[in-house]
Amino acid sequence: MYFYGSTDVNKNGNLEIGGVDAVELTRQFGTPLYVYDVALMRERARGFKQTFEDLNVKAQVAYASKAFSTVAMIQLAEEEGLSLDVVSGGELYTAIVAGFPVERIHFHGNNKSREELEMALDQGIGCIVVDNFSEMELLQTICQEKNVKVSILLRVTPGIEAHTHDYILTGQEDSKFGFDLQNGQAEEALKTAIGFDYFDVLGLHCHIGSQIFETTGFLLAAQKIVEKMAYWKTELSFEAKVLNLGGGFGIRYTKEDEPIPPSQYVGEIITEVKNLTKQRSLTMPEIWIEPGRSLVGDAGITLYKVGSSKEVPGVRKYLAVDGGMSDNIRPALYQAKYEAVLANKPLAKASETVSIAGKCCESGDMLIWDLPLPEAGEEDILAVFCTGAYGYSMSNNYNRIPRPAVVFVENGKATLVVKRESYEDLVRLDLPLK
Ligand SMILES: Cc1ncc(COP(=O)(O)O)c(C=O)c1O
Ligand SMILES: N[C@@H](CCCC[NH3+])C(=O)O
Repeated sequence: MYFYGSTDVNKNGNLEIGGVDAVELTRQFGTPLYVYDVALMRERARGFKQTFEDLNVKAQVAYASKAFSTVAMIQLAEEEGLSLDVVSGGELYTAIVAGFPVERIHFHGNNKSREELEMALDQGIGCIVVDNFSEMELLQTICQEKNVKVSILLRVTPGIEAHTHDYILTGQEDSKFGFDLQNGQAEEALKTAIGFDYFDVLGLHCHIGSQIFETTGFLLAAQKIVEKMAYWKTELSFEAKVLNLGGGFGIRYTKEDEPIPPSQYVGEIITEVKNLTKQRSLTMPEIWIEPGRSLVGDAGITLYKVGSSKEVPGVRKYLAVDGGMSDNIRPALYQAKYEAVLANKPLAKASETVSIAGKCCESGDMLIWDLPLPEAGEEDILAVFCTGAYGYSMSNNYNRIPRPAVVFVENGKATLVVKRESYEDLVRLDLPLK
């Protein structure tokens, strides 16, 4: 049996995570429950940072908080010396409440509102990643009104098709994100930005997609951007101090996935950028990256209580759990695949193949198709692995299902970091008809 992240089996024969018995966690905190192994998240963060240090390259590792944003998580990112990528006023607000140093926050998004931009400037944001011409104009107006300078990166779309699900591709030409690098848009944007006194243009940003297993796309993006950087140095006397290559590093969700280690992604990217800039007599820029999934994905598991079952004779057996697309929308949205075991008997031999259904009123609410499992009934706890990224952060209240609690485990100790929603929470903002 392959266990994900740092999960293991303890002396009671139960699944253990971060030194804590998973079944015990469900008794204490209920189900469904998101559980995060803090030591593993620290290890991942340190791994990225160490790679840059070993290669002696100036860098920022910005945690893409869209993967999993809560006050405790942001505080962990701060403890590990990461920078932070936020993509909305809400993520920025969470970071501020968490006490994250605002000068280490990068603000992303393809439709930042005036309020969001004002909030970022008022707080003294580290950097705004400008996505398009309308945003640039709006930001110029606000900077003038407030008489404040701001550091910016320009998000460019390099025209790369990374190998991943269509919905999580972002680097291709026909994308809602960024200035097109090939058709002159990026150059026009750069001219405007460097001609504007309130902007300090640090450099360029690109993000080619998510859950990527090869370095090819990153290297190709770097090549295309450095080529332009060389041209812009000659033509516009502009030299980028920062090259941000985004996130997207893939992780293992199932045995079929074969991710490469973060050190390899980073190592290959840096070598490429070093060579390319040297060949073109450019100063090596600072390299920024924005890992989300690869920092938190395999550190998270979700624990569910097994409920009803249904046989479709000769076809399949459905086994339902007490959560579903309301706490993990990824299978419905991207046909994402997961693996799971029974947390109370993780080593028991599989005796049947079942399909794990959620409890939402939606046929597409299936968490796992065709999972080999020992016979399971209502006393059993299903542990789904690798739900740490885009699980809680994309959770919702469909069917008015309250969001699960989130627990951090470290050194055998469990800490509640997000309370379970109650029915009262669900109607908290509702107003009566009259
Ligand atoms: C701009 C940007 N940076 C970073 C990320 C994080 O990606 P991932 O979680 O795949 O590392 C994303 C999401 O895909 C993104 O859009
Ligand atoms: N939310 C997506 C990834 C997209 C990230 C944002 N650009 C996922 O769960 O895989």
